Amino acid sequence: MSDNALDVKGLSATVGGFKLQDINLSVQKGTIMGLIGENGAGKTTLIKSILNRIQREKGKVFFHGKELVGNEKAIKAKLGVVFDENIYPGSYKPKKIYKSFAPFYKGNYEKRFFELMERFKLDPNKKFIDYSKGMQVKFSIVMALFHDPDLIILDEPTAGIDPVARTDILDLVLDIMQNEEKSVLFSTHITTDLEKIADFITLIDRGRIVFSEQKDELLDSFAVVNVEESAMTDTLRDNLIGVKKSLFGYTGLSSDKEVLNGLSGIKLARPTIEDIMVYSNEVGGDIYD
Ligand SMILES: Nc1ncnc2c1ncn2[C@@H]1O[C@H](COP(=O)(O)OP(=O)(O)OP(=O)(O)O)[C@@H](O)[C@H]1O
Repeated sequence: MSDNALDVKGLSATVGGFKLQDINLSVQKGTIMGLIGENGAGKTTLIKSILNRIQREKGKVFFHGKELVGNEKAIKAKLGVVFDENIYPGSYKPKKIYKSFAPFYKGNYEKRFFELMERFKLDPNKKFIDYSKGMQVKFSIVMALFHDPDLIILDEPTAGIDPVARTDILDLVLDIMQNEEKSVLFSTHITTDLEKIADFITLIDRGRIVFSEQKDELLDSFAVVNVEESAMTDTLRDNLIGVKKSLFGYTGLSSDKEVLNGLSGIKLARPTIEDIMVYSNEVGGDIYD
């Protein structure tokens, strides 16, 4: 059995005029991988091609070491997915939706289904269409989790919902991760959510992976650098990624903080994931030498 819950190897796919190019990505068992990227970067397309919902031009995808093709039933029984679009009939009540999906899985999960409904305070007597946006997302999460999957793929589950509902969702993901066998691929552009829960971060930009790194190592390896106007030099400018004019001079990102530390007119700050995403975007994703 592989130590990785998911391995994507050399995957390329095209939808419309958009290309996913040579994607390599792994999610280690027992970890949360955050997949970030601006709108249109290719997160949903990547997830769809991982799940074989989009035809691949090349590449292979392995779930716990097994390819989806040829093992689809066994793999999907242990996979929970929240898509970024609604797939449930609006006129159905929760139990009817559960009953239409339950036959895909071996075992009776009704008890767990209602426990998850209760955890998210979802009214079982309302039709899906009468749930608020946040409740619909929570219901989609219940549907992805009732059969106790080992790998959970969440495509923007916290987009467009309020902070309280987002926290409920993140707390549930963290509870699930108490079990070391579980793994999560979590796509979002709300990078603060990943600061709370992710172990690894993958940045995708225009259909390519910019980096896929351990979160703390990533945040440790960069600094946001504030440079007073008078302290700016050509050498310093060359050292900064995505340098921009700011109120007090210039701001940029650097991977060379040891060199910069202690120089006068310069202040270093720990970056957020958002800083790394925004500055790398300024230079077309190319933040590594
Ligand atoms: N079926 C399709 N036909 C044509 N173009 C498509 C199709 N699906 C996606 N695209 C294009 O592929 C690109 C990537 O879209 P995708 O939805 O994967 O991005 P994303 O990173 O998930 O964005 P967002 O954060 O806005 O959801 C976009 O330019 C989109 O217009």
